[in-house]
Amino acid sequence: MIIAVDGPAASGKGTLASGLGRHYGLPYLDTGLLYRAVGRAVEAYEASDDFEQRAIAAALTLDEADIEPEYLQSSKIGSLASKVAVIGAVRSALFDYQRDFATQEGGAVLDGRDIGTKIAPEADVKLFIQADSKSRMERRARQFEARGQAVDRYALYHQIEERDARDMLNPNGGFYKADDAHLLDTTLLDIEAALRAAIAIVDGTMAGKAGSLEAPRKKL
Ligand SMILES: Nc1ncnc2c1ncn2[C@@H]1O[C@H](COP(=O)(O)OP(=O)(O)O)[C@@H](O)[C@H]1O
Ligand SMILES: Nc1ccn([C@@H]2O[C@H](COP(=O)(O)OP(=O)(O)O)[C@@H](O)[C@H]2O)c(=O)n1
Repeated sequence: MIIAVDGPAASGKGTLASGLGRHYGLPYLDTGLLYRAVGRAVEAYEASDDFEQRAIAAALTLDEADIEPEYLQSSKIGSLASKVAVIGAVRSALFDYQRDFATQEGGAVLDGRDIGTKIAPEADVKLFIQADSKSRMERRARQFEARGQAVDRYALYHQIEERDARDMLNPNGGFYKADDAHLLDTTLLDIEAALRAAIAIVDGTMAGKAGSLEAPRKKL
């Protein structure tokens, strides 16, 4: 079973995708970390003319050892990630790794922006996670504060809005909900309730698929 989880910044995608991975015993990939690692690799060249070329080179040579989550979580790296993510050649360079992960034997759960539309359009279940901007900002603020970082909520709100806008306008697709994705709004749900809702969607979708495989009934 392949489960695709997409949605905007701090909507709770990763929390739900990793929870689904644990629940169904599936390996989980946070694809945002790949873009963040490329962004981090070119952090020093953000203002230089060859930013794009450097980002492409970094994506082509990205190694699993570069995926160090502890160095990739800041707002600054998130913003850089969304800047390298608009470069088509960067997306192409990261495609095969994500595609191989999605199609591995036994299935997988992936979260990102284009999992249900580009990486695994054939996914068995697609979830699009949403939450209003203020809740997403507050969740991210608490995440940073839990790590002992001071947070300017006003600046954080604008950083998230700016990144969402860049993502939505990404010339390589724009990150919209797949037509066949289930929308899950977590604004009013805590983590446990959101995970229960996600599991109910997955179970319901898989039961529906199994039902549609049964021989059609014919009335005598
Ligand atoms: N439904 C929820 N209610 C409250 N906090 C949540 C919820 N879902 C996630 N969080 C918290 O919000 C923060 C961002 O969640 P995360 O899963 O990393 O989002 P994303 O992967 O979409 O960026 C984390 O600290 C997480 O624990
Ligand atoms: N599949 C993906 C995942 C992330 N990204 C980009 O990488 C950035 C960081 O993604 P992320 O998932 O780590 O960010 P959060 O939603 O966790 O804040 C996003 O804003 C996108 O620009 C992407 O283009 N495609």
